[in-house]
Amino acid sequence: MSTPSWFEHLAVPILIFDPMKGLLYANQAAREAWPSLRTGTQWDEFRASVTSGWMVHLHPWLDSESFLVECHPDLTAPLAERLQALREAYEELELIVSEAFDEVFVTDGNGVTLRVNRAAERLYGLRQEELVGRSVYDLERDGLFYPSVIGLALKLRREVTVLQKTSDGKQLWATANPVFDAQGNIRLVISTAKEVSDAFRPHTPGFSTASEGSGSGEAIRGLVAHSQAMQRVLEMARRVARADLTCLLLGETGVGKSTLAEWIHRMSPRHSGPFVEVNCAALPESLLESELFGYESGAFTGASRSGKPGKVELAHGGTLFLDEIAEIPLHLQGKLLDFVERRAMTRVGGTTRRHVDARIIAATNRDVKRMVREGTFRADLYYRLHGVSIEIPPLRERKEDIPVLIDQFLEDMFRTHPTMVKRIHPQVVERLQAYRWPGNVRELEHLVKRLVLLTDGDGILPSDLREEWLEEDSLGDVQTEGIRPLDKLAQVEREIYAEAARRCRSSYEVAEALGVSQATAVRKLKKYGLSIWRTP
Ligand SMILES: Nc1ncnc2c1ncn2[C@@H]1O[C@H](COP(=O)(O)OP(=O)(O)OP(=O)(O)O)[C@@H](O)[C@H]1O
Repeated sequence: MSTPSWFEHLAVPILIFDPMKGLLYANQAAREAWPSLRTGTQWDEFRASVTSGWMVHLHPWLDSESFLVECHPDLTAPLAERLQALREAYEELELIVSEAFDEVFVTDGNGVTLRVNRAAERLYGLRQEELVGRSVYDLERDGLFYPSVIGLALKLRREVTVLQKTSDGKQLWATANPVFDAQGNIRLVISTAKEVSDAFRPHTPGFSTASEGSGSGEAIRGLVAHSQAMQRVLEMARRVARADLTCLLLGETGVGKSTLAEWIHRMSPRHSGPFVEVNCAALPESLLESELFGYESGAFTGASRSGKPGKVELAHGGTLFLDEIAEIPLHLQGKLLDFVERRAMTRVGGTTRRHVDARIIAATNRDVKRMVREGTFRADLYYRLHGVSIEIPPLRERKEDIPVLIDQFLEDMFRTHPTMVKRIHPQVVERLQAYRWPGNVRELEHLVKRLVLLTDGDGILPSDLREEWLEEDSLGDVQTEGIRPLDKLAQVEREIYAEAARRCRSSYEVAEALGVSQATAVRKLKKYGLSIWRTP
């Protein structure tokens, strides 16, 4: 039977093959699809040339051995290809997330963990299965981390960066980003985190930490010495530290004399011994002698039966730091000179001379030379202490240190108040560099704390800087002659405590907010006649 003529106009390719004679018939659609077809083309040859984009159906053709081939474009093929490409992209994404060095932690809009990567398993010491499905609030309560950066992002409905602590004391620099749906609901929160040691050490040239080279392994607060002036100070201090010399630190209030004294101790061969600090101005004359040299039993009414060693003895094997040495009364200066010269002393009320092996570092912000001339400070003691003296320049003479100090104080605040992450606007830094800083580094530290605590949002902007906080006053200009701007400093400090007292509900909260001990908070509130306003 001949092929029906309507085959010719069908939209799908139709072909008829004979197993022996090959192609008998191809309609127009087939000829257009495979222009190289000829009558007699063998079935095998045709099959090999049929592209993968066709679905081919075979039907018996009449009662002979010939067969009819009906071809349809394979519509599922592009879909399969796309699915395969999607699968590959997904696998690639999975791999990127799971192998990323930083932690990736994803939750839904209720804080329920959806996915974590291997870095998260490493940081928390738990497997994915133990984390997925759990709420970050529960994990926070269990102490796995604190605070929960995802919890904060959910609460604040914005990107949040905090310093997170893990249960084994690691510190993570964590950022969480909420992802919103079209209705404004939080669909996902994606958080990434990195260990602080890798991410947040300020690699500022000249920045050094006191543990550097000390071999003690005990990290103490960083001592910023970015400016050339401070580099020279540090170089001198390094030499003093190695040589075990008595040394006098000079400089205005708040320049960092105590900080440098501790640094010298940590850098010295005595670093594993005690560092004992005595503020000679903090005690009444009547108590200073026994505080310094201790007393024997029955030395005075109220003295303990067994006697008590003084700070000098407690410094045995380490460093004795005598702060505000100029305030030591004349009658004690002789006893101190005796100790400085012979490293031996007698307790109050005692007769036994005790040998004490301690390095002495003294500090003052007074013009001691003038005091020697005026007869209020013993010349022999002055020359003994002055053997090596290091003068720390005021902050206004080393403005390059200011941005680095600001960074350090912000970092300190992150550590104590992980939710208070603030960036500082460059114009604020410029303004702070232009100020004269009568209270030196301490005043800058207080100001940065105040800015962090009292500004909203995560940036400190020029408008946050109240001009009265940076008012130049005459003290700032004349203090080089040894006048201490204590009034100014006390005023700044009082303001800080007054603000804190207004905002907090207890002395405990004040202490928390200002990063000081509760005892200090209570003392300062009392000193400035402040009381807590808000009721708990
Ligand atoms: N170079 C520095 N790097 C980092 N912090 C510093 C530096 N110098 C001072 N500070 C900080 O400034 C504050 C005041 O410093 P410090 O107490 O050492 O000053 P001081 O000169 O001993 O003051 P005072 O004369 O009142 O005894 C401290 O909190 C200290 O940590």
